[in-house]
Amino acid sequence: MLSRVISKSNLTRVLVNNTTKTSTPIRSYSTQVSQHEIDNEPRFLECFKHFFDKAAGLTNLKPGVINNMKECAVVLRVEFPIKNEHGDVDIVAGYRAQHSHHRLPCKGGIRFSNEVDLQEVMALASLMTYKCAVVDVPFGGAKGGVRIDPKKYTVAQREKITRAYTLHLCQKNFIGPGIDVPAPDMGTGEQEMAWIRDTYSAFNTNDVDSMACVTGKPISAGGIRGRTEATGLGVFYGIREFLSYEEVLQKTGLTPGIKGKKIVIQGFGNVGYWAAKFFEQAGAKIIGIGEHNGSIYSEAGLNVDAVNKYRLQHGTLIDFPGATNITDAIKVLEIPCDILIPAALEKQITIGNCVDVQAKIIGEAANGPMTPRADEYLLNRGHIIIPDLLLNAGGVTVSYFEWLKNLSHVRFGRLNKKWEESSKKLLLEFVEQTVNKRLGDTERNLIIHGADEIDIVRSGLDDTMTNACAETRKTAIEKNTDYRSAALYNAIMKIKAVYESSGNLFS
Ligand SMILES: NC(=O)C1=CN([C@@H]2O[C@H](COP(=O)(O)OP(=O)(O)OC[C@H]3O[C@@H](n4cnc5c(N)ncnc54)[C@H](O)[C@@H]3O)[C@@H](O)[C@H]2O)C=CC1
Ligand SMILES: O=C(O)CCC(=O)C(=O)O
Repeated sequence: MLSRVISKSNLTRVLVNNTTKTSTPIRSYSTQVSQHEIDNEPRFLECFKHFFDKAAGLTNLKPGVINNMKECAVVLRVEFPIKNEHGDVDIVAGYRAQHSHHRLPCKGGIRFSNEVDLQEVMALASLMTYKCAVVDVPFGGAKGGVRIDPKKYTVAQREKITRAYTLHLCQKNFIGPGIDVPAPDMGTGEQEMAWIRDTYSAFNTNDVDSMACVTGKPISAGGIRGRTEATGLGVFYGIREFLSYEEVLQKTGLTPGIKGKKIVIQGFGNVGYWAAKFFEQAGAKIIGIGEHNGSIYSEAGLNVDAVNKYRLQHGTLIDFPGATNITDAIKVLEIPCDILIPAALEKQITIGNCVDVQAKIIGEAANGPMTPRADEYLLNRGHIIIPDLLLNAGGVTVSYFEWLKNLSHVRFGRLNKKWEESSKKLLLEFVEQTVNKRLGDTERNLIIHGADEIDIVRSGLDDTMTNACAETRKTAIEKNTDYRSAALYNAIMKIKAVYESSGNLFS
């Protein structure tokens, strides 16, 4: 076996040996933090509210208006029975929170995890409202969750759970193309979305737009090409943008561009895998990957697909050939690297471990991976934090494209691709005749090729992320603030404009 085991104590030694950044002041900070404080950091919802209040403090909105914008509008909690493997019945709890109806439908994923509770769903729904505003997706925010460990159930049981949950959403008017449109999140994917669509359609047989009741569906059920990888690709586009900003390069000492950057990713699911894949394709080195049951590290770089294949076969990353094991899985966050991408759960970087985070840039692919005190500490230490509501907005952006596709009942590119190709061909032939030179077939095909659905989705996503990053950067400079507060500030001001124009709240 090529790999070796790193325990909690010797990992710190290995990592410290590899960097000069872990210096005395950090250690002294850690000794100032008591175990009591570490154990009592605010819950996810309070963390979100803290960040919101900080950004709202940059506005001149009245306290009542700010409070109104902060709180969740409606929440639903349901319980339903599901037969377990022993023939007994488990009671499953399901939630859906709609944070804001300033625009409809509400939008946000559905999470299957045994950590799900009401405050988590409310925090995630709140984030969705501001995330949509950051990327100009014209929706309110929502999020759902079912408190189960999906790995413990068979496919047939998961189908029953998904359909029972959807039935409740239908009965309580918490789902519909113009009401509330779920999507995948942790523990769910295309299959669950297909079951949701099918259940909703069965209850709404006259709704010609029923396909738009949920996004993230398989293509065969009305999905769009490019949604599966959209969040990871959005993370890639976002970090690529920040790596072109002068002030980011100055602060971090990094060179522009992705090539050669050392990347560590925590959470190797949908978002983590795809982010890793796009960074690898662009020439970055993935030196660490973390999972709940063990993490791995290789200074030489990990082959993303080989790691994925290994995990599918073995159920773990541990003992991946050529890599070093990190048995205390969360220590993956402490590997010295250029860019750290938490892509698993909320509250992973806390006052308990922020002193050991050595990445120059932290790109929040997960929702809420950092607590306010960790955020404050890392900002003061000069780390760049690209916040969740900006960086992981690629998923909802492409979900918006899918919703548009479903409402228009036609695949993007279907009506104009041929026409586009014929006119480009005509133009090319005219130029070729004028200069008396004919291009080779490969170049001709590249120029003539009309846009397919995937081309349109990817260019729309790239454009959206590029603009949202630029807007956030501009506000951060103008207000002399961090990127999270800047993104939230922009979102608050956009939502305020919607309220104002509709006469609500400000009349
Ligand atoms: N799927 C999407 O389109 C979007 C997801 N997100 C956020 O990204 C994060 C990941 O979501 P997905 O990739 O969709 O979920 P997923 O369920 O596909 O993957 C999550 C991965 O994290 C791992 N994980 C769980 N607990 C862990 C721990 N303590 N340490 C390390 N790894 C752990 C899981 O084993 C799994 O491989 C979540 O915070 C989610 O809310 C945000 C925007 C959109
Ligand atoms: O695709 C969507 O509608 C929502 C994705 C999501 O849940 C998120 O961005 O956290």
